[in-house]
Amino acid sequence: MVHKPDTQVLIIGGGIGGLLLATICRKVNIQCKVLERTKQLEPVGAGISLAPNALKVLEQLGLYEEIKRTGQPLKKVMIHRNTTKWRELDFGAESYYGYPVYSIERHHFHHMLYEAAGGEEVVVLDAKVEDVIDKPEEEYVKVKLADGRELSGEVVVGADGIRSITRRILARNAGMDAVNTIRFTGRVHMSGYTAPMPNLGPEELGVANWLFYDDSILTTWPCKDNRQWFIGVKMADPNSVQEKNRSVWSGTTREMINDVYGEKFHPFGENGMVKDVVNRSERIVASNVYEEVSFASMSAGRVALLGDAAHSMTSFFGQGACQAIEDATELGNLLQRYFSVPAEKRLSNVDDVLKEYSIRREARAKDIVAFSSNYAKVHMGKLPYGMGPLVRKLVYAYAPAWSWMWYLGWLYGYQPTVDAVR
Ligand SMILES: Cc1cc2nc3c(=O)[nH]c(=O)nc-3n(C[C@H](O)[C@H](O)[C@H](O)COP(=O)(O)OP(=O)(O)OC[C@H]3O[C@@H](n4cnc5c(N)ncnc54)[C@H](O)[C@@H]3O)c2cc1C
Repeated sequence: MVHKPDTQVLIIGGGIGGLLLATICRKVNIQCKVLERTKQLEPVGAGISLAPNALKVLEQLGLYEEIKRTGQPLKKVMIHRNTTKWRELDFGAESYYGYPVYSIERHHFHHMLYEAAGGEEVVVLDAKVEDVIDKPEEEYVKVKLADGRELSGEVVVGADGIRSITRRILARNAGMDAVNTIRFTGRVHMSGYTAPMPNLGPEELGVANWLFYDDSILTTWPCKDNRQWFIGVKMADPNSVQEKNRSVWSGTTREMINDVYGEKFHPFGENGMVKDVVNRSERIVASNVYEEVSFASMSAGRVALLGDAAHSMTSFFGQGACQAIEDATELGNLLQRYFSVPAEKRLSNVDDVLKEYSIRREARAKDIVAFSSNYAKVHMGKLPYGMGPLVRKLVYAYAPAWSWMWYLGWLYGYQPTVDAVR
């Protein structure tokens, strides 16, 4: 009797990375299912910025027109130290890398990906994965759900985010302590997305603000119709039991954010204050900032990890989702090559394909996690020997715009695409 798996690729997690991989599978005729634990699609967060390294594949997959229609390209960054304006930095990535950085409302982007992935035909909601069983003697990998259901696939991809169960299972199987490989960075951040700001005009469209206060930082990103997406970061108070427990921002409200930032300067506030921006927000969320400290391999046997499940990073340079998109693209290419050959003619087994994926992705992921961590220290002005404020001033106030664009070549210049889609 010939046994068949439920699908070729089982993806755990319907976040940005999982949905993008499902979109690619659909385009290249690989059967897949996405198992998402939530009952409804519930993207966490307010906005998201998509950089040139992710936009090329999104264009190839037919999603760029909608991003352009509903997002806002970044043109310029105004940088302030408290109320003192350091400069206006031209951020013309498009002329260097073919694409600007686009800010877009996160829910909208997530829903675009859901539809592109095949919607309810592909994404199984209310499907919380509890175990992944990959025994070499068994023909397929099995996934067990919390409600007792069991599904099988030729490949399983853990795209289940920062607290990935897949990563913990792989660690357990490798005999490692199944501890988290992520660390709380000691920083907490909150984020919100505003309605259009009526006091802003065409001059402010596409203008971001990076504000360095004495005890915290705030960035605001320009979105469609002069909406602002804001992210504030402050160090957790080392004396606060609540913050040590890292739950201080749960259930965040506008008032809580205004307690920290409300009276501080913001050039886009009607009265020059952050609270003028926060009070126009439609959605507020908050979370603690984590980063990867010890890297598990991005694959083991017939199971691969992707996105935050493989390499969580700070949000400071807006690359977490972009890296999940890069991962999905590279993994999609390798899976397409593997599945396009009839089973009896395949020369490699799927373990080797996933190993190749890990080799291709791990070095870049580590570089970007390190970059993101170091950039966070410069941005917060927290470097060893008290050098933070000086280095921050040199980088932000004096480094010419071309040097920023030149430096970012290693990040933005790498733009993977799906080989089989032309
Ligand atoms: C404030 C903030 C701002 C950011 N800004 C940017 C930015 O501008 N640009 C950028 O590129 N990145 C940004 N990031 C990072 C980005 O949000 C993440 O890196 C990205 O969402 C990771 O995508 P993912 O698909 O790997 O994981 P996630 O988006 O976390 O998705 C994981 C999915 O898996 C599901 N899941 C988890 N466990 C299970 C289970 N057991 N069974 C089934 N399903 C499960 C979850 O419900 C979730 O839907 C930001 C992050 C934060 C916090």
